Order: sequence, then structure tokens, then C-alpha cells
Amino acid sequence: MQTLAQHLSSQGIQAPLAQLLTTLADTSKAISHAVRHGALAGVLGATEQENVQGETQKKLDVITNDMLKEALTADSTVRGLASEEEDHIVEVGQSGDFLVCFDPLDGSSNIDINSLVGTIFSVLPAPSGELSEQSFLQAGRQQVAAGYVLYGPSTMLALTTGQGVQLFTLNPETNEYLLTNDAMSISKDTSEFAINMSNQRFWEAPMQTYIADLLLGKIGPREKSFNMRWIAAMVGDVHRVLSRGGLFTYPTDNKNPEKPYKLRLMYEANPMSFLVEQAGGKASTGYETIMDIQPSEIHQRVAVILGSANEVDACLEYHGQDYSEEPSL
Ligand SMILES: O=P(O)(O)OC[C@H]1O[C@](O)(COP(=O)(O)O)[C@@H](O)[C@@H]1O
Ligand SMILES: [Mg+2]
Ligand SMILES: [Mg+2]
Repeated sequence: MQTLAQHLSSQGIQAPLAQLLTTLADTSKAISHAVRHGALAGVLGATEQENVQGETQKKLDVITNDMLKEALTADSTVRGLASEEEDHIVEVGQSGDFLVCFDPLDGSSNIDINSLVGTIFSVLPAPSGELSEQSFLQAGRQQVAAGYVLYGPSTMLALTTGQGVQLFTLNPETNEYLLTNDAMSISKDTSEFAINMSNQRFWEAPMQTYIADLLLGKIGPREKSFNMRWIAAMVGDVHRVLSRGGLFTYPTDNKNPEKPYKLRLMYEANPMSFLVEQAGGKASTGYETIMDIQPSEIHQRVAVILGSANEVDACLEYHGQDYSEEPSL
């Protein structure tokens, strides 16, 4: 089995990007260790702080953010970073080639129940000139690499540099990432979907109708039964989609009119969309392709519908229809 270093060299990845990906992978090993020792080290539970998005930070949100920030600051290839847990962008060097956007601990509400969590990262080219938030506001299409690390029964790293998606598994004996799947591929069709059903009454008409039709199963217009899963950590749900197909969505809702979307574009939706597209799937908001969105701010949120290509298309058909005449469900 190839190590990560052997794989990067066999793919012809240039030295600066290989260095950055190695930094991210090495830091994820330390995060995996910290997550595993959470209860023993007394770092489960919440802090008394909120992040810029008004969410109470878990202790491990702060710890893992600091670990990544420290490692990326020490890496000469990094010009700047943006994180879910940082109010503003952080300039870390004068001359690095890359900007890194990350969610240090995704699914952190799972941390106290010993369930799946992960780290998500997106690598963008650093434009020349002075660094500002504007430098980061590049469409997902500009990403040079993206990936996630899943801290589950095994620690796994899914990575794309635009040449398919490779999956590495951390060998706990040697603390080395080994290539365990050299071409993750999402089946075109699926009979599994993932959505937080408790928000049903807050969805727009297209999503209401689409999910209602899935739930009708064989007796509905889709004429087949669907199963449902919800891990409450995007990283876990997307890993399942990459592993065995499926549709994952966190759609627009009107629960809080000031916050119609949950997932963040720069460090959740874009990197996951890059992985999903590279594995043969699709990722959309319902109305536009996620990776084509021109971002307007670093913590911007978007609706996400991603996964098996034919199922995403089926869902998008519902978004192309006019519901103005129909009574709401
Ligand atoms: O609480 P809900 O509605 O189940 O939402 C779960 C979603 O929120 C998130 O946990 C947000 O991520 P963070 O934990 O990084 O804030 C996603 O990973 C997940 O898909
Ligand atoms: Mg997250
Ligand atoms: Mg997070």
C-alpha cells in the first residue's frame, strides 16, 4: 500500500502543494489523537465563547482550530487561512502560494456522544498583492486541493487534487496514512437519502415535494423504496455518500429567516463539492452548481444538495417547477 508521500509523488504533485498536504495530514493525526483522548483529557463539552456565527464553541473546536492554525503558520507555503472558528481571515506569511479554508471540527455536536466528527479543508491559490478577505473570495472551481479527515473507528483521509478522489487510512501502529482506495466513485443511482427531517415544515415547496415523493416509496411517483440516514456531521454523511452512494442535503429553510442556510460555502460546501464531483457525483444549491458560486463573504452559508448524479438531477427537477398555484404542505 502506498503512503501519502508516495502517492503525492506518483501523482506528480509539485513540492509546495505536497508540503502543505503533508502538514494538513500530519496535523490531522494529532487531532485524531486529541479527539480520542477527549474524555480522558477532560476536553469534552462547551466553552463559554461563541464564534462569529453565534454558535457556542466546544472545547475541542478551539483546540483543533489552534492546532491547525499553529501548523499552517509554520508552513512556508501558506499565505493565509480562514476558519469556521476565526472571526476574520488570518495572514500567516508574506510569500506562501496557498490560502487554506478549514472547518477544524465538523459535527462537533457529536463530540460529547462519542460519535463521528471530522476536519474539512479547502486549498486555494494565493493571489499576488496585499492579502485581504477579498483574496479568499474565489469560486470553488479555483480549489487546487480539498479533503476531509474522518475520526471514526478508523481515521480516514479523503483527498482530491483534481485527479479523482483517494482514500487513505491511518495505520494506528505506524501512525502513517496508507492508500486504501485509489479511486472513490459515487454510484449514479441510489435509494438512500440524508436530511434532517425535523426541519420539514420549514423547507421550500420543491424540497417538501421531493422528500414527500421519496417517502411514498414504491406507491409514489419514484416507484421504489428509499432508506434514510442522518449522522449530524456532514463529514460522516459525505463519507457514506462517497462510499456507497446516496443523496445528502441541507436545504434552504425558513426556521430563522435571517439564516436560511446552515452549511458554510468556503470550508464545508466547496471542498465537499470538489470531492463529490471528482468522484462522479453532483453538488448544487437547487438552483446553481455550488463550485460556480462567486463567494461574497468568508462565512457565507449555502443550501447543499449533493451525491449520486441521477438522484441530484431528480431533486433538481423539482426545483425547476412552479409551485405558486399549489397549497403548501
Ligand atoms: O444539527 P443538525 O441540523 O443535524 O445539523 C448538522 C449539520 O451541522 C454541522 O454539524 C455543522 O458543522 P459544525 O459542527 O462544524 O458547526 C454539519 O456537519 C451537519 O451536517
Ligand atoms: Mg462543520
Ligand atoms: Mg466545525
